[in-house]
Amino acid sequence: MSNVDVTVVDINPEHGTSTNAALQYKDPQDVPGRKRKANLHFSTNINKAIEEADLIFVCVNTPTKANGIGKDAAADLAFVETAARNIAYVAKEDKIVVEKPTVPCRTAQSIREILSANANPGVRFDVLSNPEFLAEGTAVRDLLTPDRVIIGSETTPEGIRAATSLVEVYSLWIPRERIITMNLWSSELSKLAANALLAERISSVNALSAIYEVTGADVNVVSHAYGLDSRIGPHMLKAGPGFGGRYGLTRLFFFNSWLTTAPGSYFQKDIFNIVYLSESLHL
Ligand SMILES: NC(=O)c1ccc[n+]([C@@H]2O[C@H](COP(=O)([O-])OP(=O)(O)OC[C@H]3O[C@@H](n4cnc5c(N)ncnc54)[C@H](O)[C@@H]3O)[C@@H](O)[C@H]2O)c1
Ligand SMILES: O=c1ccn([C@@H]2O[C@H](COP(=O)(O)OP(=O)(O)O[C@H]3O[C@H](CO)[C@@H](O)[C@H](O)[C@H]3O)[C@@H](O)[C@H]2O)c(=O)[nH]1
Repeated sequence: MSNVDVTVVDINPEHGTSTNAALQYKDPQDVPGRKRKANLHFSTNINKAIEEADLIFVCVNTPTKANGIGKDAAADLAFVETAARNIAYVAKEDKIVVEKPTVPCRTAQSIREILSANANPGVRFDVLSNPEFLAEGTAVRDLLTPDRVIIGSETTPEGIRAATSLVEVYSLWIPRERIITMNLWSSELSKLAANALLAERISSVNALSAIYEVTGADVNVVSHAYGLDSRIGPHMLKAGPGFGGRYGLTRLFFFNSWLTTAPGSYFQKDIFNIVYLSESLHL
């Protein structure tokens, strides 16, 4: 990545960038065998970073809405919208804006509308979707060797050119065949859909574990046995208290407030998100 300069900025100086995150990445224990390179910077000067960047990754939080329409279910996009407005006000040259948070389908379109409505004269924005699939317990490994990187763009020549720029960045450390391009909405949905399928899987394992308890079968032995089936695979097969029940996905979808996940996990919020999307579409 020596030919790419990365500046991490955050609105909240206490929240990571200039202090905690910098220290984290300096610590060789967090990133084994690695040291923070000279091309990685941390700052709270957001406007300067916007002015200087060619590609801007918006990585802000998207919590579950606490009020209003979609309370306790939909994603709150206020932070995404504020970040987009700020980019539009500050940028004096064309930029590629990369939507990184987990968001409902068609959020990229809203970002594009906010950028265009607030843009300085003559400035053009391309918006890409690039959802993050890392799990917190394996964050660095997932960053370095992801199963796949998804990049969604508009299918116009400009959109494809913007996607190519981001592909080039990821290609610096990820094999090209693991970088998949598609349209914006497919990309946004690929994130929520993956979480829905993973949740359904754990939910099913939990449902099966209820049978094991009654019959005396060993849940670990049985899950190892079916995890060896190449169509199933070994991951996300541990029974756990967070997911529920014998009704599997149906229960998960229709009684979603019952779903809980481990502290710190965004899984629950993402499942609420897709449940809300599905209900909004009257499906
Ligand atoms: N953490 C994960 O494991 C994970 C995995 C996959 C996807 N995601 C998604 O990524 C997104 C971010 O997650 P996170 O864990 O990094 O959240 P986080 O809350 O830890 O960090 C978000 C940061 O954005 C900052 N911020 C908010 N508005 C800003 C603005 N206008 N300008 C600059 N900075 C601003 C906040 O101060 C905060 O430090 C969420 O949508 C989440 O669902 C997270
Ligand atoms: O076999 C398993 C695996 C996980 N869990 C539970 O499932 C939840 C999610 O766990 P995990 O996937 O390990 O961690 P997260 O950091 O929540 O990551 C999930 O959520 C992220 C945010 O959307 C996605 O980016 C990741 O791909 C997705 O794995 C937690 O409550 C776990 O306790 C189980 O019960 N059994």
